[in-house]
Amino acid sequence: AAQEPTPEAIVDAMEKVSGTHAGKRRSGAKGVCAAGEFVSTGAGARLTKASLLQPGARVPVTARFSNGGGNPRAPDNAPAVRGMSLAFALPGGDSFEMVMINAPAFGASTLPSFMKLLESRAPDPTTGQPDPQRIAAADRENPEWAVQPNYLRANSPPSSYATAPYFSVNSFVFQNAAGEKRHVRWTFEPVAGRAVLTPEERAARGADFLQDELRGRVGRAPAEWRMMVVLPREGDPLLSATAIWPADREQVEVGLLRITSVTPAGQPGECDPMMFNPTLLPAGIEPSDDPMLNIRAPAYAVSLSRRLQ
Ligand code: HEM
Repeated sequence: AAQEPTPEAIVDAMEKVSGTHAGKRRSGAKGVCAAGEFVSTGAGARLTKASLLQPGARVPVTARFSNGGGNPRAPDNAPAVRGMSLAFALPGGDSFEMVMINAPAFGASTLPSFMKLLESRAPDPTTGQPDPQRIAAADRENPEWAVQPNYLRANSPPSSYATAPYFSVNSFVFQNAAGEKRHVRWTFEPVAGRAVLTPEERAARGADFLQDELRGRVGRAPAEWRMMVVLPREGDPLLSATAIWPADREQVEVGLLRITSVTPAGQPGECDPMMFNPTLLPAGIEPSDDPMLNIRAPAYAVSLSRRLQ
């Protein structure tokens, strides 16, 4: 079997694309910390015994909103990835973290494919710039890479972190009290509605507005999302991070996220030194066998150790 790339090799490849920026995450480098709470509807209890989704659960949350990639100055007015990470302060030593993006697909579905994607985007050593011809040739050989950028071009950039939906992308396995297991994904739907910038707004609002917009918005009222658990139908791909499930799949509204504070500009945030781990899961939820899910925590740990050095 072909050698799978190591987490170190993957983070090396990410650094070649974006450079290294002291103290910054190797992806989601530009971001802001926030906090709030999650209130369960109780409707998730038939799907999982996870304490967060039982009736009456009300749990404090540490959050981070970010822009995809390793560039700490990534422009807010371009149709690219936005992220929302959540760490739930569950009672009793239980843990649950979520690391989501505003697209239902990732850039690639296997590690070798993701490595090739990163390598094709690295600057050419002679010009210092990415090579458009090399990128176009690699794109032609890897049609799955088009799924995420096509989605983002059609559905972004959001006019606010609070008007973007956020997707688990990877599937997870829920287990309920009766022992029944099923694969699910989840989506956080903005209560404010999905809203994107018009071409005029993209020019007018510039490259750096999302963090202040969120501060102003949350200063007036909490920013809210409904957490929807999405159930697949027979035959839906469960282990591919580039396979978007059809929009008509059954959704169960399991809770409400309310963001009530955002770290002021220029101040260090509680989430800055944290690592959000998408496979830190509570009893009642397990990772699926999606290879793109299971490489994430090891790669995030490499990034964490490099940025804290
Ligand atoms: C091969 C798969 C992936 C690799 C190697 C990877 C790699 C990374 C790395 C190295 C970081 C920086 C972590 C840190 O320093 O704390 C990161 C952050 C992040 N990743 Fe991934 N990632 C992968 C897949 C995904 C997927 C599928 C999603 C979407 C659901 C995602 C969303 C994010 C977000 C939102 C952040 C920012 C986290 C934060 O706010 O702290 N990643 N990723």
